[in-house]
Amino acid sequence: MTSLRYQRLYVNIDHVATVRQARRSAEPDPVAAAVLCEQAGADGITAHLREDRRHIQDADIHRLATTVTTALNLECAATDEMLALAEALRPVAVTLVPERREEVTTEGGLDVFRAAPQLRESIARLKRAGVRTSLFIDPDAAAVRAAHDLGTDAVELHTGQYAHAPADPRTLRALADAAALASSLGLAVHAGHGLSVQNVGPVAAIPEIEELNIGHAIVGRAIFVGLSEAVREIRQAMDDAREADRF
Ligand SMILES: CC(=O)[C@@H](O)[C@H](O)COP(=O)(O)O
Ligand SMILES: NCC(=O)COP(=O)(O)O
Repeated sequence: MTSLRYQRLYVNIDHVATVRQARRSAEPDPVAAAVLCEQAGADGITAHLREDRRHIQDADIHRLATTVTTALNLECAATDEMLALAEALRPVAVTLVPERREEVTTEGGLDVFRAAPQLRESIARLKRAGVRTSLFIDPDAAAVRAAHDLGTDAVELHTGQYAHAPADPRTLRALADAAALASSLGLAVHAGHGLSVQNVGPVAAIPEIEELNIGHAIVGRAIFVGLSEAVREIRQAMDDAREADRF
């Protein structure tokens, strides 16, 4: 009986900053939140520096880079501004994501076809800086193959469609198939967006997925039970799902 490889939990702290930005104040501090998450068992911290700075600010990233002791995963668009910041701060990883100013949240994966030249150069630039790269893509075979051809270290599979329709077997099937293909191509397989204690189990049980990025649901739950407990709850849900699916 073999157990599944350990699956990392990276906590996205964007929406701690959303609460702070509601008053443009200093509290709640996303960097203090990151420390609490690490103490509660997070394997890494994800922070999305958006071009519109609606939540995470540049100063947050600079402080996270010197405070996070596990691993900092900087999420950003593939722009010169963001790549220069990544080259200067050298987080453990950068996850390139699509952005539209008018979006409420990330709506889909990167267009790895139309943006191929820009992504290829961005990946090469980040690798030269010693930063691991991940591309946030839809769980689609063509997108997985295209991401692999661009030279990325990892892909992060967009779990948004699954999160909106967890009872539809096609959404989980798409994630499982994309994870298996990505792993067979030698890519590290991550996943995230819209995951929560209620829906994370089937995704956590996909054996090839080695990292989950979860934020909004943790911060929302933290309002009621505290951040440390919210992290421990999601960690337990991940572990229970993988324990139940040992093979
Ligand atoms: C790519 C993704 O799904 C999230 O990591 C991203 O950070 C969502 O953007 P907001 O955090 O601004 O909702
Ligand atoms: N890339 C997904 C992420 O970091 C967190 O997404 P969410 O849990 O805030 O929806």
